[in-house]
Amino acid sequence: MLALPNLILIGPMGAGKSTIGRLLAAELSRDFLDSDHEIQDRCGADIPWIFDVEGEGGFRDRETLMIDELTHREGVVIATGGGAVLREENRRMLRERGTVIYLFTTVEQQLRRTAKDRNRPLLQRPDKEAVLRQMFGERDPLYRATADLTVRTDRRGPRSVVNDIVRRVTRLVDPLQAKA
Ligand SMILES: Nc1ncnc2c1ncn2[C@@H]1O[C@H](COP(=O)(O)OP(=O)(O)O)[C@@H](O)[C@H]1O
Ligand SMILES: O=C(O)C1=C[C@@H](OP(=O)(O)O)[C@@H](O)[C@H](O)C1
Ligand SMILES: [Mg+2]
Repeated sequence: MLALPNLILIGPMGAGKSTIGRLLAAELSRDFLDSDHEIQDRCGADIPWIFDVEGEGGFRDRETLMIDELTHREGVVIATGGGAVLREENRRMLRERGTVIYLFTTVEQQLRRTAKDRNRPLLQRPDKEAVLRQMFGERDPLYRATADLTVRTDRRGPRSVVNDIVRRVTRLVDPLQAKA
C-alpha cells in the first residue's frame, strides 16, 4: 500500500473541518493538527482575543506562518481555518504539500451549525447570513481552485463524510488498490 500524503481540509466555517479532521485522523491512525488550535496554543490566547488585539491582519499573519509549519509535517491530517485560502501564498503551500479536500456546505447549514458559536469573531454580528453569502461568493472559487477533491457535508453526518473521504482518497492515491 502506498503512503498517504498529508490530507488537508479546507472549506467555510461550520463545514466540519475540525470535527471531520479529528475523526479522519483517528480512522487512519494519523496525527491530527488543527491550525486554529495550534495558533491558540502558540499564542496562549483565543481567536477572538487575537482578532481584538491584532486585528484580522495579525491573525492572518499567524495563520500563514502556521500553515507553513504544519504542512512541513508528513502523513498528517490538517484542518485549516475557513480563511486559509485567502492568500495566494497559503493556497500554494496547501496545494504543493498535501491532498487538499474541500468540505462543501450551504449557508443554511453554516447558520445552523454556528448559531450559538462565540469563538468566530467574523460571525458575531446581526447580519451573519449576508456575511456568509458574501464570503461564499468570494471564497468558493478559491476553495475549488485549491482542492483536489470536493466532498459535501451538508446532507449527512460526520461519520459518513469520513467514510467517503477515505474511499475517494484511496482511489486518488492508489487507483489499483481501489479497483481490487
Ligand atoms: N457533517 C456534519 N453534520 C452535522 N453537524 C456537523 C457536521 N460537521 C460538523 N458538524 C457540527 O457543526 C459544528 C461546526 O463544526 P466544525 O468542525 O467546528 O466546523 P469548521 O471547523 O469547519 O468550522 C460543530 O458543532 C459540529 O459538531
Ligand atoms: O473563515 C474565517 O475567516 C475564519 C474561520 C475560523 O475557522 P473555522 O473555519 O474552523 O471556523 C477561524 O480561522 C477564524 O475565526 C476565521
Ligand atoms: Mg475549525
